Amino acid sequence: MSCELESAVESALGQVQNPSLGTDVYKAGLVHDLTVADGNVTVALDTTAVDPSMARGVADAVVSAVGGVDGVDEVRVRQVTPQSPAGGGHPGTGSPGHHGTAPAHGHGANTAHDHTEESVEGTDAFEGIERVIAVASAKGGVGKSTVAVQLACALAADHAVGIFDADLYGPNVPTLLDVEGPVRAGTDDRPRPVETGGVEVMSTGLMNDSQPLAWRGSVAHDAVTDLAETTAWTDRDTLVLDLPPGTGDVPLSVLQETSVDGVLFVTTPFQSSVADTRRSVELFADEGVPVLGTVLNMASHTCPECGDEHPLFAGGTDDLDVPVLAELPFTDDVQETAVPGETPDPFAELAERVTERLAEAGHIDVPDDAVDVRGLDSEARYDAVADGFASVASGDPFHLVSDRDPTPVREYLGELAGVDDPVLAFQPFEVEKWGSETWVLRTRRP
Ligand SMILES: Nc1ncnc2c1ncn2[C@@H]1O[C@H](COP(=O)(O)OP(=O)(O)OP(=O)(O)O)[C@@H](O)[C@H]1O
Repeated sequence: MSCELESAVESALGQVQNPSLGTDVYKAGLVHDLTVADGNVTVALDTTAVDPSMARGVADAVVSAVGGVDGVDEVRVRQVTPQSPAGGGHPGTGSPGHHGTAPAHGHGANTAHDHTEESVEGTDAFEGIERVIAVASAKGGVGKSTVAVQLACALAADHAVGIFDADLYGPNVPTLLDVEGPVRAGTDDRPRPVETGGVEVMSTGLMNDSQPLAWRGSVAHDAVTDLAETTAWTDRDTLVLDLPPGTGDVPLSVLQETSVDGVLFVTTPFQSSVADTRRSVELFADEGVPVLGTVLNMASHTCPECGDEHPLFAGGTDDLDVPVLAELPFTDDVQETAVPGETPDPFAELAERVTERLAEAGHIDVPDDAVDVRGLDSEARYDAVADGFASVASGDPFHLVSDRDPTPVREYLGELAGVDDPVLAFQPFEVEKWGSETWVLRTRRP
C-alpha cells in the first residue's frame, strides 16, 4: 500500500461535503473504513445520518473525488450501517454497496490526459450479459419464481440463459428446476453456477450449511449483490433475475446496483394484489427501471369435467398502467419441474412478448437537443458534453444520453460551469437507467 496514495485519497475524501451536516464526509465520521490497495480503493460509508434524498449524491461524490486521484484505478463505495461490519463482504471480493466510474481531474475537450474515464472502472454484476430481465412481485406467493423459471426455460430454446435467484430468504428456484448444490468455486475462487439443460442457475438455496458464507453477516442486499457480482457465468446472453417479493431494500438495491434492462411484474388478478402491483410499478418506474409489463397468474381454471374456463379471482386489471403480457391459467403443468427448452405454451408466448417489449424499451424519451455520447471515445465525449453544455443558458435543462453511468460527469459539468460544489450546484441531478447500456441524465445548468 502506498502511503502517498492513501493520504491523497484521504484528502480527496476531505473535499466531499455532506450537505446534511454542513461539513465534509471525513469530519462528519461517515467514512467507517478505507482500503487502498494497488490503485483499488474501497470506502465503507455510513450514510444513515444523511438526508435520504442526498445519500446517493454523497456516495457519487465520493466515487468522483476518489476516482480523480492520480494512481486510483477503481473505486468502490460500500454502504454500511452502524451495526454492519465494515468489512463484511464476500472474502476477497468486497461488496459493492455503490460503485461507479469516475473521471480524472483536468479532463477537458482539449486536455490530453491519460487518466481517462476508461481507466477507472467500477464492477457491474452482470457486465457482458446482453439482456437482464428481472421478475418482481408486490406480494409473495403469486407465482413470481414459477414465472421467472419458466421464462428462463422458454428463452433457453434460443439463448444462452442464466437465472439468478435474488431471494435470500426464500430461494426456491433450485427446487422449481430440481437442481442441487453445492456450488463449487473455480481456481479464481468465484462461485460457478449449477447447470441444467443448458441453463445456468445461481441461488443461495444451492449453498449448503457447511459452506463458508462470509456474507451471512453482511446486510442482505450486499449479500445478494455480492453473489451476483462474483458468480462466474459462462458466456450468457440472457439473464433472468428472480427478485425477492415486495419493494423493500433488497429488490431496490439489487435493481440499482445491477444492469437490468427491464422488469416483469407477476400478480394474481385479485383486486388488492393488482392495487399493490400498481404501486410497486410506480415505485420501480421512479427508480428509472423500465417496467416491461405484468403477468396475470392463476387468472382462470379449466374445469376437467366440462372443459369450461372459470375465472379464479374477481377483479380486473384496469388499474394497471402497464401492458398485461400474459394471462396464465391455474394448471398442474406449471407445478411440474420446469425443463429448459420445453415450456408450456403460455410461457413460450410470454417469452416472445418480453423480447418485443425489451426492444421497445430501447426507445428513449429525451428532447431532441439532448447530448448523446453513446459509442464516442473519451475525448469526443468530453467535446460533445462541452459543446452541448455551452449552448445551455443558466437555469435551462441539460440532458445527456450515455452508454455508461453518467454520474461522474457532474464534476466535469461543474468545471465547465465554474462552480465549487457541483453536487450542490446541479439540482436536480437525475440519472435514469434505460437499459444495460443506456443511461439518461437530466439536470439544469446552475
Ligand atoms: N399458474 C399456476 N398454476 C398452478 N400453480 C401455480 C401457478 N403459478 C404458481 N403456482 C404454484 O404456486 C406456488 C407459489 O409459486 P411461486 O413459488 O412461484 O410463488 P412466488 O411468488 O415466487 O412466491 P415467493 O416469492 O413468496 O416465494 C407454487 O407451488 C407454484 O407451483
